[in-house]
Amino acid sequence: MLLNVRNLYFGYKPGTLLFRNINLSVEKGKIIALAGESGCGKSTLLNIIYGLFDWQSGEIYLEDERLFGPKGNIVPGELGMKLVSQNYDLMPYLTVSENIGKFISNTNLSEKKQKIQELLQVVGLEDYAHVLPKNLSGGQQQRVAIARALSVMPKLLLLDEPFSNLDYSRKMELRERLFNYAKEHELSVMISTHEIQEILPWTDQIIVLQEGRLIQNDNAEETFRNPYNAYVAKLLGEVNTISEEEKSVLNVSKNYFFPHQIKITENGLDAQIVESRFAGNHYWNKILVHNIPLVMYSENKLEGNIKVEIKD
Ligand SMILES: Nc1ncnc2c1ncn2[C@@H]1O[C@H](COP(=O)(O)OP(=O)(O)OP(=O)(O)O)[C@@H](O)[C@H]1O
Repeated sequence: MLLNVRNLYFGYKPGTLLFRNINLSVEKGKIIALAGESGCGKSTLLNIIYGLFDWQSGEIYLEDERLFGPKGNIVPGELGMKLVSQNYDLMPYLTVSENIGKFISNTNLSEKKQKIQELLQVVGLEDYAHVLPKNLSGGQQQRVAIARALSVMPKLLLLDEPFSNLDYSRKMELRERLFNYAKEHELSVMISTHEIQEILPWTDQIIVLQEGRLIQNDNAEETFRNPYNAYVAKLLGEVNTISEEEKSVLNVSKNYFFPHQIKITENGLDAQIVESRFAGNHYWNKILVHNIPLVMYSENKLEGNIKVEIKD
């Protein structure tokens, strides 16, 4: 096992705990998503693992070596890991290439040059090699920081919302190149995200934090098929949440289900279409079933009354 976190307790202030008994492990070469609503502690957990904060109790191991947080390191941060946080910490007087190459040894200069070129390609900044950070956008600076972290081939790369400053197409490009690079080089990546959907195809494991606890730790498919609760389901996309009473009216087993689980059938529940709007690759519909408002998707625009079944 590459990383092992056992019985971790942490609070910023004495007497208040942000984490209670967090246990998790990460295997070599895996891509792990760290999910949870804003403020649940994703950034904090990455910082603790990287060794920037002291924790109250519990143990953290990288391979078989026990880590001790800030008191265990002369220079902040664990050897063997790199953290790309939301402040990119670039050297202002060094160009993009020099920033990326900052931690690469000078013993073989042609190899170093080649490595920098490779990393510029991974993050799509070939045309900015000689530019200073002050002349880059936030998203470009973020990509330089990612390339610099990759340059040392860490055993574990910790990324805090790495795509937050990128537009959709750049995000898609970067995630593909970055995750393919990680897979090729067997790097382990732990990545905090608000938008789990966007990295879903690459994740081996999704860890969900809620109110200081780790509530789900499964692969992407299992998480999608069986979200632990409505909170997890909401992190995965748009979701219908219903009360206990509505559950029996609709004859479903859970308090939440996704819009795609509602299907039009010949002999189902009566539903009235309230709204039907074009939403790109589907129509987004607000329907009423026994007066319960639900969202369903359809291929075509809907109107009037239909019959539906909920496949939960
Ligand atoms: N230095 C600090 N001192 C005290 N409290 C803090 C500190 N940093 C964060 N917190 C609090 O700890 C909690 C977790 O914050 P954190 O930034 O780890 O959450 P997050 O899940 O990464 O949030 P987001 O998704 O919005 O980035 C929040 O309630 C935050 O206000």
